[in-house]
Amino acid sequence: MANADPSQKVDYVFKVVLIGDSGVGKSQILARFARNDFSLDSKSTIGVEFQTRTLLIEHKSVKAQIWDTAGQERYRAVTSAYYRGAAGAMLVYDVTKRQTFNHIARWLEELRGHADKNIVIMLVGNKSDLEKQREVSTEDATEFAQKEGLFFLETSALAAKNVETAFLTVLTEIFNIVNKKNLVAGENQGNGNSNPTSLAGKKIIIPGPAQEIPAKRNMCCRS
Ligand SMILES: Nc1nc2c(ncn2[C@@H]2O[C@H](COP(=O)(O)OP(=O)(O)OP(=O)(O)O)[C@@H](O)[C@H]2O)c(=O)[nH]1
Repeated sequence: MANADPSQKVDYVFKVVLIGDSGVGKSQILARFARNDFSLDSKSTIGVEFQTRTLLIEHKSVKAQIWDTAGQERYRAVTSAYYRGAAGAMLVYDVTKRQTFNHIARWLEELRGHADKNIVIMLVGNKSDLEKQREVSTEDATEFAQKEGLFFLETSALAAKNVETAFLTVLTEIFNIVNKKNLVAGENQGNGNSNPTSLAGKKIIIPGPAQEIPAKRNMCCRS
């Protein structure tokens, strides 16, 4: 996937949240995507953090702002703030731990309870490199994803497999949704139904530079 020229203006900022049980690999998926990095002795996330990467989608510069939080209940930050403004979500389980897949329905419920109804959701089965320890079949997960209307991919943050594709799929889908809305808004302007503010209230579109993260916050971030 092409990274954008850092000197180019940012056309869009899309917030994507990572959720799933503790230890499934959320932080390492983020590290792989944002820095092409991986660590085997990854510490549990405490609170919330985000990282960004700016890439080109159809000649537009899209800043992906990926949020990561603790899977462990006691370390979790305020739920509604985490989901606010999210245009995409990665629902992660570990293919070697059945329980983490069984919990996906609960994570989905939380997501649907707090996030924008148009949020783009990708089910991610991580640690696909550990084939011998697999406890969740690709078929089971595919069936679940189809039933719930989710995208689905198996990834390995360790082997750098499908991580890019997973993010690119979600970001491109968001991009297409936003562009379609822009198109409709543009058409309306021409036929007397002008409503220039119609996009402003939509959580799914976060126009580029206008969206700044407040300086005072209880989170760590790397941009
Ligand atoms: N074999 C393998 N190990 C992985 C992979 N991704 C992550 N891990 C390991 O799994 C462990 C947990 O990874 P984390 O990224 O910290 O998990 P997390 O979901 O962020 O955990 P919390 O912050 O507690 O919610 C670490 O030891 C990682 O190195 C992978 O794709 N393959």
